[in-house]
Parts: sequence; structure tokens; C-alpha cells
Amino acid sequence: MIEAIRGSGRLLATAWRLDRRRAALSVVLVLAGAAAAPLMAYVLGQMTGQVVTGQAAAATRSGLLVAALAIAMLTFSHFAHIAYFELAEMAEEDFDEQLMTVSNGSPGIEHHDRPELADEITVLRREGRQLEGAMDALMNGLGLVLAMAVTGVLLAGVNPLLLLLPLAALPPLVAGRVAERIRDRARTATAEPTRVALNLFHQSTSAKVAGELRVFQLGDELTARHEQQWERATRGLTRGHFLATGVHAVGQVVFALAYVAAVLLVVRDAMTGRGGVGDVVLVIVLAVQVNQQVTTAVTLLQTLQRISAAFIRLRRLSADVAAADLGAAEQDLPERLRTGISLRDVSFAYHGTGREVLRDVNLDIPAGTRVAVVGENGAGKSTLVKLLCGFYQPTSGQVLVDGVDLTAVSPQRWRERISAGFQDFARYEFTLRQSVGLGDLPHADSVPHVRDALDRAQATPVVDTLPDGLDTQLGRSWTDGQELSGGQWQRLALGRAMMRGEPLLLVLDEPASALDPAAEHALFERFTEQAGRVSRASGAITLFVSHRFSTVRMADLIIVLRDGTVAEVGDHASLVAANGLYAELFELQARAYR
Ligand SMILES: Nc1ncnc2c1ncn2[C@@H]1O[C@H](COP(=O)(O)OP(=O)(O)OP(=O)(O)O)[C@@H](O)[C@H]1O
Repeated sequence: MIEAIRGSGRLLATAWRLDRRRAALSVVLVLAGAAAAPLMAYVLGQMTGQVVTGQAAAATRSGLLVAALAIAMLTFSHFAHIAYFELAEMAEEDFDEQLMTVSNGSPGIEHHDRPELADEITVLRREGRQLEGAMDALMNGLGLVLAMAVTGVLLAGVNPLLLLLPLAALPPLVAGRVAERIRDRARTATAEPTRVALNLFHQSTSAKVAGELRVFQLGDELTARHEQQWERATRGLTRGHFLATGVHAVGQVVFALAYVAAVLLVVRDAMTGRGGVGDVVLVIVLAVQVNQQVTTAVTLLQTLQRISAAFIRLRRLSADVAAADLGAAEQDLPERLRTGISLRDVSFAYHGTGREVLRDVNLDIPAGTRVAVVGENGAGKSTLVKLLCGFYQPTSGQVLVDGVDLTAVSPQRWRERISAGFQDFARYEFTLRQSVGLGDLPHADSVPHVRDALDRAQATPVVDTLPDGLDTQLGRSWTDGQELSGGQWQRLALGRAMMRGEPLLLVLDEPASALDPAAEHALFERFTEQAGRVSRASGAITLFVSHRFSTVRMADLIIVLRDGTVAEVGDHASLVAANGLYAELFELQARAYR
């Protein structure tokens, strides 16, 4: 109950924050509509009394009032719904935005590795869809409180014993619950034939297997099986519904008996002169409303409790993600790199695993170098990249940028000075220009910047094949959106990585995995030559992860990782000469290509 009240409060506050005028209008209309029903019963009672005692004028006025109240009762809730429906949409959007902020707004990505937080996000995504129902429940709940209060006062006025009527509304409520459980059991019991039937329907109508169905002439066979399963499911469901309806009816009979008792009570009062005939009419109309009010109240409370729990989860999640955040220190970064980036005794374990996937890593990456990171699957290459990007902080040790510890730099500042292309790249379904331009928001709409970035990523041919060039709408979500191949999307992601003019660090974590080896080689040949030129001027470091040694050999410095430790460091020639792990991996791949 308290939960539901809290949830209502939060929802009301949200509605008020989002649109005061609409929120106020909704509440006024809902309250007016809700009070109209019991008041109508009251005036109806009055009118009956006036008719019986021959007060024609008063009875006419009451009749007009009854009509007005009936109109209010029937229409206000609809007008209110129009007003709060939009509020509900806004609240849902607001909830989603808060969730997006919680999920993406933090500088680090550690919360994505924590299953409990990932679960919370999944649950909240689903719960956010309940907001429309919750807004409905809130508004109806407000109306209901007023309607119940008015009803209570009116009933007590006739005979205090009538205040027991709400108790009689409980058996139908309990019976309703039991009936729902019976229906639920029937649904569970028939889940298998339903699933099988749906699967058969899907098989029969899917374009993918249309050819096979025709060749083997399976149409009739699948239809017969579908019918068989469907009948099985329908039989089970019908049995369940039948039983549930019986239980429901028993509950309603109990209330009906109480209803009859209430009517008899006021009839007796009327006969003995303690009440009037108007009271009888009043009770006949109001008592039915009591039943509806109690049932509705319980349903609304459940909905509001659920949304209250969602609000609490969201608040807890925000706090947890904020707690997992990296610090926001304010040490300045140099305009250009002079010495480079160093790692001192860096070890790292992902949250909750207790297993170090990087151990005592010591590296000096001089300013202006093109670095390749190689190693077998799971060696720790991507983890190293994530630490360099500042997505995580080392469990122990330091990452130093020109001697400044990265933990002392605001993540925001560091993020502005790096650029990246990842194997798991995003497919932004914007126009092509925007999709690439996002790599440098201040220049996102600048055609020359985007063209230059596309050129550096060797992605210009992708644009040339599209009908509207840079203005082509990308993605299947749009009716006229152009879908791209995996390799084309990846080239655009690379273009995005090239948008920032002079980052201190450019990381490319297998950014060409969807390209064929020859395309990757050509891309990196051109890219490293350009990167070399820029790096010498700005001191920028370009670090890429690749499994293709034809690409890797172009780097000035190659870092070989094995089981989370640095096995070797050097350029291609020296590593081949050393005849260690790099030479072995290089030879293996060269042999595979021969
Ligand atoms: N988010 C995570 N949570 C827990 N463990 C992780 C996570 N990401 C990676 N790991 C583990 O860390 C180790 C190193 O993974 P990483 O992705 O850095 O390897 P990699 O060298 O980039 O591999 P690949 O070549 O397959 O991309 C692996 O054992 C992996 O299972």
C-alpha cells in the first residue's frame, strides 16, 4: 500500500515536471468524472423522493442535474484520458532517457560487466513499457479515492451498517484471483501445443523454407499437424475458462446476497419511516458501484506498486553505476604528446571475476609511434585497449600519458583527445554524413571534414555506390533506408574514427575484421603512411590490434601479448630475428597463405 502511494507520488511528480498544464487538466477532469457517479446516485435518490412527494419543480431540477452528472460521468474520463495519454507517452520517453543516461552516461563501462546491473537494465527496459498503464492507474486511482469517499459518506448517511458493503466485495475479488490462477494454469498446461502450433504456422508461412515445402509437398501435412495441436490447446484452455468462470460466479453470488441484504435493510427503514424511498434508490445504485470500486482499487494498487518498484530500481541502478564510475580528477593534458604513453606494473581483473587478464604489464610507447598489438585469442589485447581508452582503471599499476597518471585526468578530457574504431562497431541509422560525422560532433555536419575522414578510411567508394551520396539515409528502420554490407558499415565506422583531427591516441581494435585480407592490407598501408606523417608532427600514437601479420609488420612497434603478459616488444625485423612467439605466429600465418 505504502509502495503504491509512493509510486503514485513519483508518477504524479514526473507528470507535473513534464507538463504542468496537462497534468492539472487530467487530475481535474478525472476527479470531476469520478465524483459524478456517486453524486448521480444521490441526486437520483433525491429525485425519487421528490417525485413520490409530488414536488414537480424540484424533481425536474434534480432530473436535469442527474442528466448533467450522467454526461460528466460518461465523458470526463474520456477527455481526461486524452490529456494523460500524452503524459504517459512523455513519462515513458523520460524513463527511457533516464535509463539510457544510466547505461551510457558514465565515463567507464564497468557496469556492463556486472551481471546484476545488466539484469536490472533488462528488467527496467521492460518495466518502462508499464508506464502507460501506470499513468492510467494513477489517474483512475485519484478518481477512485474521491468516488469511494463520496460513496462512503452517502452510505453512512443512510445507514452506518451499509459501510460493511465493501467487505462483501472481497469474496468476488478473491474468487477473481483464484479464477485468474486457474486460467493461468490452463495457459501453462497448453503452452506446448500452442508453441508447436505457432512453430508449424511459422514454418508454413516463412519465405525461407517455401521452396522446401513445395518440393516435399508438405503443405497439407503441416496444416493437419497444426490443426491437431491447435485443437489440443483449445480443449485445455476451454476447460480452464469454464472452471474459472464458475469460481468467478460463486464470488459474485456472495456479493449479490450482501447487495440484497443492503437493499432489504433500506426497504425496511423506508417501511418503518426511518428512511425514504429515495434512500432505497440511492442504495440500489451505489451498492453496485462499491463492488466495482473495491475490485478496481486492488487492480490499481498492483499496477502502482509495480511502477513504484521500477522507480526504486532505476534510482538504485543510477546510484550503483555512479558508484562504479571512475573518478573525475582535473589534471591537464598536453596539447601534443612529447614522451608518449607508458604502462607501469599494470594488472587488471574484470569485476567479479577475480582473475587477472593483464598481469604486471610494463610498456613504453614513444610519442609518434604506430603500434600493433598481437597475440592469440583471449591474450588481453582488447583489454589493453580498453585501459588505454580509460573505460576501466587498472586494478593495480598506472597508465601514464606524458608522465601524467590517467586516473588524475578527467575521463571527459581524455575522451576528447582520443579516437577509436572497434571490432564491435555501431551501425548508426542516420544519413551517411551524420553517421560518419558523429566521430567529431563539432564537425559532424561539415562535408569537407566527413569527406576527408572517409578518404582516410578508404571508404569513399562506399559513398559512390549510394544513390544520394553523403545524404543517403542508412538502415532498415527507415522505409527508404539503404542497408549496407558488414564491410561497408565497418568502413564507415573507420571513417568515424578518422574524424578527429589530431587525437593524442588513435586506437583501432580489429577495425577491419569484416574486410578481406587484401583490403585490410591496402587500407593499413595507406593509413600507416598517413599516420606516420601526422604522428611525427603531433606526437600522436596510433595503436591497432590485428590478427593479420601482413598488416602488423607495417608497425614501428609490435607488442606481443601472451596470457595477459607482454611476451615480446620490437619491430618486425627484430622480432623475427629473435625467433620467439611473434616469429612463430608470423611463420604459421605465412605458411597458411602459401
Ligand atoms: N567484460 C569481460 N568480463 C569478464 N572477462 C572478460 C571480459 N572481456 C574479456 N574478458 C576476458 O579477458 C580475457 C582477455 O580478453 P580480451 O578480449 O582482452 O582478449 P583479446 O586478446 O582481445 O582476444 P581476441 O583476439 O579474441 O579479441 C579473456 O579471457 C576474456 O574471457
